[in-house]
Amino acid sequence: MHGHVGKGPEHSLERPSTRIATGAESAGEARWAVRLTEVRKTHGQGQGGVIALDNVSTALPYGTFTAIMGPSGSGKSTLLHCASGLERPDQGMVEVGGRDIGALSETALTKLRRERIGFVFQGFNLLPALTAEQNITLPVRLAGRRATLDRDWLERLIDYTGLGERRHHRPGELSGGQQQRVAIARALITRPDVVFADEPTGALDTSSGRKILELLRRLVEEVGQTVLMVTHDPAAASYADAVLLLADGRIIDVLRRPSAATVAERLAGLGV
Ligand SMILES: Nc1ncnc2c1ncn2[C@@H]1O[C@H](COP(=O)(O)OP(=O)(O)OP(=O)(O)O)[C@@H](O)[C@H]1O
Repeated sequence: MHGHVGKGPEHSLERPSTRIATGAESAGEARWAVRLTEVRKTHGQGQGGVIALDNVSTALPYGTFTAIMGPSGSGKSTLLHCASGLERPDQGMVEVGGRDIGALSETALTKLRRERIGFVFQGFNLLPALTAEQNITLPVRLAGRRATLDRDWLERLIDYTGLGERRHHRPGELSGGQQQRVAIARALITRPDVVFADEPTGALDTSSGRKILELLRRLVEEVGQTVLMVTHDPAAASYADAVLLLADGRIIDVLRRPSAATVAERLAGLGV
C-alpha cells in the first residue's frame, strides 16, 4: 500500500489519492485526517453501564471515503460522536488533523469543530430562513472576523452540487436531494479535515440518494476530501473505499473496495 511507514494503527485505511491541502498537512504534521487510538467509551455507570466502544483504533488517511456499518447498538453513533468531539472518550485518544482533541479546552474544541470538521445529517439541518447560498456560507460567518469567504471555492462547491439555479432559494423551496447537496456544500465550505455524514441518504429516495453518494465520491476523488459516513445501506457503503464493521463496540472487520453484495452478505452473517 501507499506510503505506509512503520507500525500503523490497528486499522489503517490506506488509499493512493489526491490529498487535500490543509494547514496541518502543509506543515507536515498530520498523515491522518482522523485517528482514534484505543478509544473506550461507556454509557451509564456500574451494572447498568454499556460499553459502547471497546478499545477502538482506526485511522483515516486524507482523501479517503470510509463507511461505518454494524448492527443496531454496535457503537456507530458513539464512534462518530467521539471522533467529532461531541462526546469525550473515557480512555484513548482522538486526533483530527493531527491535533489531540482531548487536550483542547471547550472553546478550542468548539472552534475546531466549526472550522476543521464538516457535518452532514440525515435530516439536512438547514436554517429555513436562509437561502441555499446563505446556508452554505454560514460556517464562515460563524467563524467570525478572522475568516474570509473564499468566493472561488464557494463557486466550485455550487458547481459540484449543481445548485447554480437554486442558490437563492430557501430550503422549503428545494427537494430533499437539493437540501442535502446544500448541506454538503456547507460541510465543505471551510475545507475541513474531515466530513462526518450520519445516514446522509436515509431520508432520500434511491435516485436522490445515489446522487448524494456520487457527489461525496467525487469530492473525495477530485478535491481530496476525507469522508466518514454511518450507513445501514450496503449500496451506500459500496461508494466507500472501505467499510469498518462494528459489533459490540469493536471493529470486527474492514472490507476494502466493498461491493454492495459483499457488504450485505457480511452483515447477514452478523444477523443484521
Ligand atoms: N446516552 C446513552 N446512554 C446510555 N446508553 C447509551 C447511550 N447512547 C448509546 N448507548 C448505548 O451504547 C451502545 C452503542 O450505541 P450507539 O448509538 O453508538 O449504537 P449504533 O450502532 O449507532 O446504533 P443504531 O444503529 O441503532 O443507531 C448501545 O448499547 C446503546 O444502547
